[in-house]
Amino acid sequence: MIVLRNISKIFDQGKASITAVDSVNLTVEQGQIYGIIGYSGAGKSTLIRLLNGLEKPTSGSVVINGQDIAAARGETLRQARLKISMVFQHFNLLWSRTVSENIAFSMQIAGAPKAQINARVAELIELVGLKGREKAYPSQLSGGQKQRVGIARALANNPDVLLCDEATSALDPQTTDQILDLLLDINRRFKLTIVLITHEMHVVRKICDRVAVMENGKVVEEGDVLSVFTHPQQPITKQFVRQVSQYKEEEAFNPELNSELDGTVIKLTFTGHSTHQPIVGELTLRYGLPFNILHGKMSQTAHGVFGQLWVNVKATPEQLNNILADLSKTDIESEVVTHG
Ligand SMILES: Nc1ncnc2c1ncn2[C@@H]1O[C@H](COP(=O)(O)OP(=O)(O)OP(=O)(O)O)[C@@H](O)[C@H]1O
Repeated sequence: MIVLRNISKIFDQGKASITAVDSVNLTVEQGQIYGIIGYSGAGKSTLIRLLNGLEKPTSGSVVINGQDIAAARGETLRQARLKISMVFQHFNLLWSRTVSENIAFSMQIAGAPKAQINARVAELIELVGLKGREKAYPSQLSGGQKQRVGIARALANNPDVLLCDEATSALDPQTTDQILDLLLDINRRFKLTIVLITHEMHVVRKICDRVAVMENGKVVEEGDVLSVFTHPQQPITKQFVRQVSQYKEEEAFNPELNSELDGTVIKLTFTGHSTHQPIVGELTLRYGLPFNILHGKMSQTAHGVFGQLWVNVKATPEQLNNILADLSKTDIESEVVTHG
């Protein structure tokens, strides 16, 4: 578990000072994927450097698995940092070393025996899907393959925490998704705690359990990913959510373009677990009425799907009341858009 208590970092620049991180409180549970999102200059890199002890906070404490990283010095800090690994945006590989040698490097530094290193490197190469590329040099690899090496290297010493600093920002969308799938697989398989910083809501939507939104050094909003996506509070969070989900006004169903439709148009809003219910099928069977799907968009998160669906049904006023009453008993929000 990671607990940040009232963490601030102020950089002194002569007469001026910059508050890069401002009174941040965060808790990351063991095994979670925790996203920290913000625009450039929000303080994300500083925060992640405070997590691995590369920066000391001006005030506050950073406790990882019971150990105060901010207070640790010398050998204690070195030992603690072996259990906190990092994956970088630009991979930071050693260009004169092969894939295997890059992965082995941190184990060699830690003084692990050769046989143990060889076995672990083989295991990690298999895990990250680089079998057959052991002897390749970084210059011979694609961006996605380089990041696979970066991830394998970060896992070599069996860390407790994996920090990802914009790990997919240098990759194309398809490769980004493959790397995110790999991180999710590693997290779920080994219950490894992952903290990632990003400026892309797609990354948060796809793999994070919780998210903190940073602006001007502060965490302005925090919560589980589905809640933040479905009910964003702050303007900046709404901007991020709009990047990947929810309809832009012009994309929503426009009843005026379908004025010839008979019956009632109902907008259904799904959040997470409600999407496991075959609600449209159930209502069709219960009332013997066909529901016509007009328009919809669903987005997947690590904790379920959310989105909106517009359906059309020709029902009597009594049937419609019953349908709306049935929907109100579920966690699907419903709204009558047009009455027929
Ligand atoms: N070593 C430093 N000395 C002085 N100011 C710094 C230092 N590191 C960061 N800052 C300042 O702190 C603020 C937060 O920077 P930080 O790099 O943490 O933000 P960020 O959200 O990671 O942005 P980016 O994605 O652009 O790196 C910025 O105003 C930056 O100029």
